[in-house]
Amino acid sequence: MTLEAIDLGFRLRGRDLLDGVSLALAPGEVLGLVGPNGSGKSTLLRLIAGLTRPARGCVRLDGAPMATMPQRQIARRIALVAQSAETSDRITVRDAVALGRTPWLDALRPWSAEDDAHVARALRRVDLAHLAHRDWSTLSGGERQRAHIARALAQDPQILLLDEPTNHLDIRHQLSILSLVGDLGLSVVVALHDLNQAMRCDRLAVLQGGRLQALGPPDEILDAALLARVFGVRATTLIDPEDGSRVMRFLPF
Ligand SMILES: Nc1ncnc2c1ncn2[C@@H]1O[C@H](COP(=O)(O)OP(=O)(O)OP(=O)(O)O)[C@@H](O)[C@H]1O
Repeated sequence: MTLEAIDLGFRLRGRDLLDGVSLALAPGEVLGLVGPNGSGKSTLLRLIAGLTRPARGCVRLDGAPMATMPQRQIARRIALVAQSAETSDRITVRDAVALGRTPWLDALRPWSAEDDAHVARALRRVDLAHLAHRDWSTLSGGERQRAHIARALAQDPQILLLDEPTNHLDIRHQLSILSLVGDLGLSVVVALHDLNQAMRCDRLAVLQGGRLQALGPPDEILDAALLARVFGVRATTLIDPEDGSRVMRFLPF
């Protein structure tokens, strides 16, 4: 499945939150979205999830304009894990993850063993199977974050949108979620603040003030000049002696 954002613009209270953003997501690609606070990353994710209508431009899924698609059809293809995703507290973890199956259910297609299998697999993938029967309200912040990702995986999308998915996670779970994201074989757009983690993406889109500043392979675009201009930091690069990979270190000017 391909996703294209064409000249997207979004205004709120007379202010451009996004302006002229165009990008295309290839099947199986992991595209990282980076930019300072308030640069428009969450706004862009909501537009390409079909949750907010752009003021200008359009989003196309496999060439078809998303604006003409019923929400349910979009939800079968695209799942979003928002930054401040909320879930009612009076629900078990398993039932919260099962909500991800909603776009696939109707009177002619009631809950089945196939749905159970999707939910169980999603819980295993985020290392939460042991908490399936716990009350949501008892989860830690990081466990909730992983459960939100499980719900998105249970949705069985072709495109997964993640808004800062490593927030709240301890370092081991940060690494396991990032590896999972890379191994899913899905097209992924992931907003990240950790630029060293972002280096693992296939490509990066850099936003500043609602405009796309750069788009391309991380090695090619995250250079000292861009980091100074967009993030206002001085960056130096170290080479990890263990595997020769590039590690960035950031200093104030
Ligand atoms: N409902 C709203 N009303 C007013 N301004 C808004 C609203 N939603 C977003 N904004 C503004 O739009 C801009 C972009 O916000 P957005 O959440 O998309 O940025 P972001 O890059 O995801 O930021 P962060 O890294 O801090 O999560 C910000 O300046 C924000 O204050």
